[in-house]
Amino acid sequence: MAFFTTLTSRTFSHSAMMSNSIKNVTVIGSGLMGAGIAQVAAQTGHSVIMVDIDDALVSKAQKRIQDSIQRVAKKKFGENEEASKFISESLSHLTTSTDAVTSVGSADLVVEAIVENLDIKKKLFMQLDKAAPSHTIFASNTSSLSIAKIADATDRKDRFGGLHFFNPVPVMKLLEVVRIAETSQDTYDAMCGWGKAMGKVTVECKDTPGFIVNRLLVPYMFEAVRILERGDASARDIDTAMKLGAGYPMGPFELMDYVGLDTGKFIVDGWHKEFPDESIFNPSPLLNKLVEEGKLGVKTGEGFYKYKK
Ligand SMILES: CCCCCCCC(=O)CC(=O)SCCNC(=O)CCNC(=O)[C@H](O)C(C)(C)COP(=O)(O)OP(=O)(O)OC[C@H]1O[C@@H](n2cnc3c(N)ncnc32)[C@H](O)[C@@H]1OP(=O)(O)O
Ligand SMILES: NC(=O)C1=CN([C@@H]2O[C@H](COP(=O)(O)OP(=O)(O)OC[C@H]3O[C@@H](n4cnc5c(N)ncnc54)[C@H](O)[C@@H]3O)[C@@H](O)[C@H]2O)C=CC1
Repeated sequence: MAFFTTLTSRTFSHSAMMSNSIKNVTVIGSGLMGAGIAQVAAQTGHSVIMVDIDDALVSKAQKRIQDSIQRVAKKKFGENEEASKFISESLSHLTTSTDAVTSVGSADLVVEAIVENLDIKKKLFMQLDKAAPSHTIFASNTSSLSIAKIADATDRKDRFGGLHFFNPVPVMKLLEVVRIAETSQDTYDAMCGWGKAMGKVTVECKDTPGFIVNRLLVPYMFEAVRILERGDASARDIDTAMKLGAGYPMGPFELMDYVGLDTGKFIVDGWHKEFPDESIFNPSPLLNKLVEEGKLGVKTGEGFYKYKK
């Protein structure tokens, strides 16, 4: 079945599930997060364009979305006709593109989920700022960077904020909504309204490093790496301990492999530069070695653990 279409013109179909002012959504980046955000936006009736830098990456994302949406449909409807209808309707709301600039022409909201690098994000938003309509809200899904610094690249700081989703997006219920000093109340309300229309529970957070979840989660993950580096316990035993002793669904090494070791390294390197006196953010020789070897976790088939491709 041809599940996806490439971008021609944006079609829009109303959905009873959608009661917010944001209808047309462009998601830039189709990796782990961008694909998940685009999927959920399409599932909730928004007209979505998902963008990446080349066709191969877009195709890979489409495959992940197909797998994921089938799991969502099965959970919602079992294996009856409703499930196929849900899948085909959701996917009919989703188009793809490899041209970020033209993809924002009719967007109400742009969600950026590209690599965790301030300069690259700023460069992208600078280009998009010229191409998007004046009403368009810009949001970054950054895990660790300052929203204000990213917004500096644009002339629309009142229409800029953070929308931080969690992986896997179709499953995780939380959305951190981050405002900067200039974010207008209308923008903030629209972001929260959209979060709810996406089926998420929103929490408000100031533009501080790591917002709420990552300010707690990243030091925890890095303490686990230090335990392993010192040889005090194995990765497997640390994971077992945190699952059975603290009730976490995944241990810290399983979770690092799941989110991507490259993303983990980008975060910690950035914070080490910004807060050199906080030893918890010192570089980890083990993490650096794995990333250098291209062992980025589940997405490359190996990280702290090996995975079947
Ligand atoms: C070094 C520092 C790095 C820091 C990086 C920062 C990253 C960030 O900025 C913020 C983040 O996202 S942090 C990560 C947050 N995510 C987590 O903590 C996930 C923890 N794991 C889990 O919840 C479950 O193992 C999980 C839900 C993943 C899987 O659950 P199970 O192990 O029970 O496996 P399943 O039985 O396969 O799945 C359970 C239910 O979920 C459904 N499902 C799972 N994956 C799905 C997906 N991708 N798409 C759609 N549905 C999915 C699955 O169908 C199943 O549903 P039920 O049938 O109702 O059980
Ligand atoms: N991995 C995770 O669990 C989470 C990550 N985040 C954040 O989300 C963002 C994306 O992370 P992931 O999806 O994990 O990364 P990823 O590496 O899986 O995907 C990033 C995608 O962006 C694409 N890209 C890079 N530059 C681009 C550009 N100029 N235009 C269009 N596409 C471009 C890449 O080709 C790649 O496909 C990062 O800021 C990360 O910190 C936020 C929450 C959780």
